[in-house]
Amino acid sequence: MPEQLIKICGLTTSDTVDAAVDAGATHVGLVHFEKSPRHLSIADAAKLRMRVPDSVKVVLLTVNMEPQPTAEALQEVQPDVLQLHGKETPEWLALIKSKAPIEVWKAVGIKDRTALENAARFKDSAHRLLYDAAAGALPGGNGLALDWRLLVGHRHALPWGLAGGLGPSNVANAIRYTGAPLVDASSGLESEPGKKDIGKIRAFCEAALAARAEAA
Ligand SMILES: O=C(O)c1ccccc1NCC(=O)[C@H](O)[C@H](O)COP(=O)(O)O
Repeated sequence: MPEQLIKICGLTTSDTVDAAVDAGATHVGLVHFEKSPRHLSIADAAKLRMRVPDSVKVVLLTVNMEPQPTAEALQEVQPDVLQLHGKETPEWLALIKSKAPIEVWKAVGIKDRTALENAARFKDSAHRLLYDAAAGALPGGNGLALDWRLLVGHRHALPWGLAGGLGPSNVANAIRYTGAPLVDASSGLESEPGKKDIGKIRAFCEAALAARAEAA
């Protein structure tokens, strides 16, 4: 049984980064998108990145960012993964993949089966697909769930992860129902927009790990 991958997204402080690492997160997400309540400057993202041990991967998240600032951000933050959460095309991803020695993930809003099938267009340009609810007020981080039934029996073109509206109380069901190899949560782990709650981070990781152990 493969390891359960857990991404805690939208971390903005050193104590919550440390809590995610201690709780068993495999990935920590740093959001660089000015409209987000979880936005970090590139300099602040680089500082938080330094706290993360090699055993945990750092995911830098951007939205429709131009190639030159993207290259500069990668240089400064040195993430393990770049997660693209906007309208980036397969060609855009392929360019980044050819230039940077990192994983490239594409977040895709899934509102129906067609959207899920269309995600396969990133087959040669992304390393992983992150299925999220369709964009709401923000491109992501809205606390909205997608229809998990769409994922059952789907032949995924790439390694994948499930995001959207996950929290301590539903992550175990999400893993049991969809078999998601990676689960990702942000707003469901907050006490208010942009403020992560350490107790919720711990409870989320515990529930995800227990669900995977039960399936083994
Ligand atoms: O978190 C944000 O503020 C954000 C803003 C713009 C684009 C993406 C964003 N978050 C991306 C993530 O990976 C979230 O974890 C994912 O969308 C799930 O969010 P939530 O439904 O709040 O758990």
